[in-house]
Amino acid sequence: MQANGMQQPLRILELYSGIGGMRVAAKESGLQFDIVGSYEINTTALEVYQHNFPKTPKAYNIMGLTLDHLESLSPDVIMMSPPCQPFTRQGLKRDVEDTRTSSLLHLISLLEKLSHPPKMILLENVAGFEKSLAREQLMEMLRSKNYVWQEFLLSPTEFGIPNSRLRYYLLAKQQLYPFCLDVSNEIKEELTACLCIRRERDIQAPVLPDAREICANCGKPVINSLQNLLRDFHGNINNELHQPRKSYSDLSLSLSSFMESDINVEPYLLKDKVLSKYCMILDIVDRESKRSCCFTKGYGHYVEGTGSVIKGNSDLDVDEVYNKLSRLELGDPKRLDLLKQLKFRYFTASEILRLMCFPKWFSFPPSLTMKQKYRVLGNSINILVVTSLLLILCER
Ligand SMILES: C[S@@+](CC[C@H](N)C(=O)[O-])C[C@H]1O[C@@H](n2cnc3c(N)ncnc32)[C@H](O)[C@@H]1O
Repeated sequence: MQANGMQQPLRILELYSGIGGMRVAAKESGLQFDIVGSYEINTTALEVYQHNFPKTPKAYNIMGLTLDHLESLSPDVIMMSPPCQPFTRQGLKRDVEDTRTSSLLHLISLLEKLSHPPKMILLENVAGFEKSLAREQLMEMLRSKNYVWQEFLLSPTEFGIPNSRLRYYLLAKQQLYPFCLDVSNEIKEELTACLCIRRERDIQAPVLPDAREICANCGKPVINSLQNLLRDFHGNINNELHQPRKSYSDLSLSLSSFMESDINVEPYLLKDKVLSKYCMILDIVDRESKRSCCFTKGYGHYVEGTGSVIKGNSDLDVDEVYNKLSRLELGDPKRLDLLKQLKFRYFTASEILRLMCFPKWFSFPPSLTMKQKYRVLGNSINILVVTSLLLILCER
């Protein structure tokens, strides 16, 4: 029997599927599921999707989705990450006025009319979506169709992953299907399930069927499937982490666990022009850092706020070099020489995939350029966060 109490595989409809992050999360969750439909219009994203999941459908525009078709797909779960630009500062926060929101509004209007609405909905968007009119319309539909829901603002750092990616998440469930967590109107900024790593004997302890287990460490409900996922994930990265801990955010893995070894760094080194012009606004990390900035689709192309760069020369201290730099005139060519010694480079797409917790089997088609990989990755999701949320959604 599934965590959601159903015998049959979950019928998942994946909307705005991009490179398939939601499907990857479903696969990683260990739940039995069938993808009943997958909608995406971007050809590069589709190419990556089809590379990892062959024999999947071609491009579909959500604007073309009809009520009849949605009824016939009869999804148990809709997983979706609608376009986020209408809710960002760079996208001018045009919200429902932005044409990129039209397909979400169309979908909401279809859901309102469905005779059998999906049992569960998982939606991801940027932080800021929670203040939008689009979200209000979504809430209106959820109310009218008897959903209960919980909203979150979460970052992978909450799970001990050294990468910030603060995102809005909505978990909604038909009233008939109980939530395994207490839900409230407040947007939760931490996962309200136990993320502690427990000792082996604790993990094997039987869970009483009628009583939700409460963790002795943190006092939060224990979600068994989530425990296994997190233990596996961290165990894969570093076996020493099989220790009882207070919280995953305390684990703070260093970036070295996510870095590729033996790569040709040449294509990833920052160009002289970028170094000279933007050296003061780079977000610099090294292998031992326990953080990195969110990677956006402009990574490798634009500098400001698109993601961290890594210092390749471990013998040099960034502060010392920048001190020397500050004593030189702006036009002095020695500045560039100093900067070049630090060997700043971009993270590779494979490293970003790992930081976004994609499993090892996921890969890019060889035809994709570096820029295309960064673009589609910037649009995608953190797999560990979404897998955890999907398990919480489906567990009773
Ligand atoms: C935030 S991204 C979602 C990425 C996805 N979760 C992933 O893991 O890659 C939004 C995606 O929606 C797609 N999109 C935008 N409007 C669409 C529409 N009307 N129909 C189908 N896909 C659309 C975009 O091409 C983009 O890939």
